[in-house]
Amino acid sequence: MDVENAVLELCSLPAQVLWSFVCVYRTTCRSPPGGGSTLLLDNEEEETRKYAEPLIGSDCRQGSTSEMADLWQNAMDHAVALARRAGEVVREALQDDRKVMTKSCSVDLVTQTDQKVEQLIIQSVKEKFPTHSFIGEESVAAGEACVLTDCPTWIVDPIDGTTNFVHAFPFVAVSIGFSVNRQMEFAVVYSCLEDKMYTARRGKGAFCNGEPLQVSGQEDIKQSIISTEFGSSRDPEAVEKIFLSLRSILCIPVHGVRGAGTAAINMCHVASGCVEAYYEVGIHVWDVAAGSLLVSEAGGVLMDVDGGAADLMSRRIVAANSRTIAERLVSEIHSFSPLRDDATP
Ligand SMILES: O=P(O)(O)OC(CO)CO
Ligand SMILES: [Mg+2]
Repeated sequence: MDVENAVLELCSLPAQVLWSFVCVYRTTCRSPPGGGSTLLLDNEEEETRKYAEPLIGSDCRQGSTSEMADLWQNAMDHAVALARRAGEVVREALQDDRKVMTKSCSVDLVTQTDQKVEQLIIQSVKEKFPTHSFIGEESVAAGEACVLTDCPTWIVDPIDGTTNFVHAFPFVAVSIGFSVNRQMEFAVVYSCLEDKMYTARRGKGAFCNGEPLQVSGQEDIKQSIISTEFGSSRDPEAVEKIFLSLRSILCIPVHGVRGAGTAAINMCHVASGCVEAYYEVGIHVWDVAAGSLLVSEAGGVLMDVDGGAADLMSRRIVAANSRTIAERLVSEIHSFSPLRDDATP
């Protein structure tokens, strides 16, 4: 049985039993220095000291203490290293001509760099964490399923802002979210042309280049900046709803409407506090998985565009600094429902 499955099984045990196991483990199963552990990932001693926190899954919170190991830190460290490497590939590719292809329509773009970066990330993760699952933008475009299960799952957008990348418009991100039990566990968004590494761990806060992030404290939407995108659908009904929403929000009036051209960076702007809220209909789970954790860990809220609970597969999102701003925004949005990411083909 692999490491994570062993832990998932442990998580289904009552807290008291689980805690007993941890106590027994701590006194009997420690690896010798430099030796491998049969239960915990590499660098367990160091990572446990640095980031001790509860085991995975909400059921596992009870009975856990700072002495329990943080099993996902190793994966997160790997994600950060991969995002940095991917960023180098993106920056190098900007020096050359970029061959542009299309996917669902003539404005839904993809390049060989998107595909190369996704392969780089997925191959490396498969070698290091062979039991983990993936949802990757270009893999799904190539026909793989887009289903979120309880398994540890890497949700990868190799280039968020492909249109920006094609035009060298300077906001391009590598976005890696990691979920366990369908709950985001860590997030890495690397804004590669700004060299900004955004990271978040569930329950541990959000950071940019190591500095803590905090959403804006502004609760008056008339004093706010809102970000959104027009998306790649040119369906007249969708375009009509997008413009109606934009008009309503602009005329509240808000201080301004912005859009970086990437959902991930738009959400990092909310987490950073320079934008009060971001909303969009038509995005995909790989665009917003990592950003959603960055926003919530920076103190923000996530919501559906109709005001219900956010659903990362629904292709609809509101990410705001506060419930007040999110609900005010919802009251102005003309919503529609694109085909879900996890819809059966
Ligand atoms: O550039 P991508 O990955 O297609 O994403 C777009 C939205 O789908 C910008 O967030
Ligand atoms: Mg994207």
